[in-house]
Amino acid sequence: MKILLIGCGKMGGAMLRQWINHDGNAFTVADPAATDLPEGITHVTKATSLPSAEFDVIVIAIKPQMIADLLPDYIPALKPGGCFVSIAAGCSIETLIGIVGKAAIIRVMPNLAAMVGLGVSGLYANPACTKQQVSDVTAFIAQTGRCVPLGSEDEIDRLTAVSGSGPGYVFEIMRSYVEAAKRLGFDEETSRALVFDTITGTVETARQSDASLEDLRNSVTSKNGTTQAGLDELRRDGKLDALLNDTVQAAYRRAAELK
Ligand SMILES: NC(=O)C1=CN([C@@H]2O[C@H](COP(=O)(O)OP(=O)(O)OC[C@H]3O[C@@H](n4cnc5c(N)ncnc54)[C@H](OP(=O)(O)O)[C@@H]3O)[C@@H](O)[C@H]2O)C=CC1
Ligand SMILES: O=C(O)[C@@H]1CCC=N1
Repeated sequence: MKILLIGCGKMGGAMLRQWINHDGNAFTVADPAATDLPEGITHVTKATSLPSAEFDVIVIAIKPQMIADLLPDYIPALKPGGCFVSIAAGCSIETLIGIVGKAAIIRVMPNLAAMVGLGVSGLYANPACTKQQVSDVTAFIAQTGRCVPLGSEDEIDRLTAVSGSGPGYVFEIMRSYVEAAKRLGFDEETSRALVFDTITGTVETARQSDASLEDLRNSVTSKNGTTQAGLDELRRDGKLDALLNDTVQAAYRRAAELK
């Protein structure tokens, strides 16, 4: 497929890093200031430099607030029968149709781990998409990690709140955990190694186990032991569940506001 990526910032750039490792697609990036693009990528700084009716897929990877202003200039670049793929948070298919007219549109919500091929994306296609388009785009997105088909746009917004924004929550928890290790006297490098390896190992243990997360937690927790002492603090006042619940609910509400 011939693919146009509008916006090659943090998320578009992360996905492109994986896409270029796979054969079969040719990429053009439209971004006024993109630098250090991988070899073999065509780069334009403005829509008027693009040929008409050239691309099978146009990936919209600019900020949601810029879409209404910028996208109209790119419409002629889409081949007849091509489709738009938007990774923008919130911005609904109805809003996109208001900008581009009736079209095949697929909303995808990736996350930053796409950069290392371990992303998770939700995908929702509007009824104007053909089965072939859905299957081609699903395979294309799966080059960056897991791709979960969704049955409604609301599910895209809910998935955004869990896995789209998720790396932000996890990085913040990791940052705080590393700071706590440093306060116990470990240097930065050792603290990062201890925390990163603990998290990686714990995730892999859970993945490879049939046990529930509660049982796995209990298997670390000796009665009156060190883990029990730590968990008593972590769950002090029963606030942890409420805190994480409030976190994903706030992100979901924001997705609705960005529609
Ligand atoms: N970051 C993330 O983890 C995720 C982001 N998303 C979605 O991805 C989209 C992009 O977000 P993110 O990558 O974080 O943001 P960035 O700001 O990093 O990327 C946007 C890119 O668009 C460029 N740009 C600005 N103006 C234009 C223009 N006129 N034409 C083409 N490109 C332009 C920006 O350039 P410059 O920097 O020079 O302004 C930048 O490189 C958003 O819609 C967001 O909702 C979805 C899932 C996860
Ligand atoms: O924060 C945002 O709005 C984007 C969408 C998901 C992750 N980053």
